[in-house]
Amino acid sequence: MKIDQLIAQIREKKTFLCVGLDTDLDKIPEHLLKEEDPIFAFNKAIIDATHQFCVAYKPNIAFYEAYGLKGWKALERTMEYLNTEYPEVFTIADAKRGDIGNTSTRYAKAFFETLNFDSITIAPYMGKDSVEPFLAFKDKHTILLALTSNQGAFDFQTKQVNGQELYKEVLATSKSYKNAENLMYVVGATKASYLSEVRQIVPESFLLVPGVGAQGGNLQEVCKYGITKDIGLLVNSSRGILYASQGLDFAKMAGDKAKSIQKEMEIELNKLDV
Ligand SMILES: O=c1ccn([C@@H]2O[C@H](COP(=O)(O)O)[C@@H](O)[C@H]2O)c(=O)[nH]1
Repeated sequence: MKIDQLIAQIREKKTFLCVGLDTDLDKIPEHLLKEEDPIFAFNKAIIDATHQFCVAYKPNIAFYEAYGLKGWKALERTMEYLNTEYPEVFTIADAKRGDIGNTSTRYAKAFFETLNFDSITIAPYMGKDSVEPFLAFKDKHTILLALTSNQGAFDFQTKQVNGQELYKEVLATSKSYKNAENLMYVVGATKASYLSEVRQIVPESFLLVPGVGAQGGNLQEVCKYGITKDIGLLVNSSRGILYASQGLDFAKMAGDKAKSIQKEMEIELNKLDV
């Protein structure tokens, strides 16, 4: 998907919500466990109930790999469903990959071609030759981990390297990579106050912002420091939407939760006059 299509979708739906599909068989409603493919049945119901309030879905690959072949099949079915029924939505493989170039190319083929994701999250630790194979794919997006939402982010990401914090080095250096226009970055909602410094280095790039809801990040603060004239934000919520209810009404409650976040986002978008 082209960035312009993503921006147009945000403007039309008045939302920049990304729903995280972190589907956990220990948390989904019990009645779904009788289904032949409970993970897909849950995802389908969540997608149908939330699609009008979001612009992106982010399956976290760990939740599928954890169930082996069964999980991988459910991921494939989920992607086929999204691509067929809701082709306008942006899809993110939260896979946090990155390896020597030859291997990164295979990861890129797996997620961009075989599974047809629009984007993938990548760890920048192995550097330029581990990231550029992903950037070579036209209209596909590589979302580099910059400043993550967890406490451990302070172990390395905020340490000084070349006179600046490591996350700033990641942002600044990656701008020189070949096809850098295909880059986006992860910045956690729990680090919202850092967003003004992030914006000094990448003023226009899209940021994937996880950590609102269950991790305590604040949407208004994220917007205050991170929003751009073309929005530039995809704010993710996973557990807060998926498990709003574990009863028979789970899909309706997930839809209601997504709708209430969309309403808050609409207020922020109105401030931009888009
Ligand atoms: O810095 C990061 C990077 C990725 N994540 C992922 O986002 C979701 C957040 O889930 P919630 O339930 O809304 O907390 C999850 O898949 C994480 O692995 C992140 O949280 N922080």
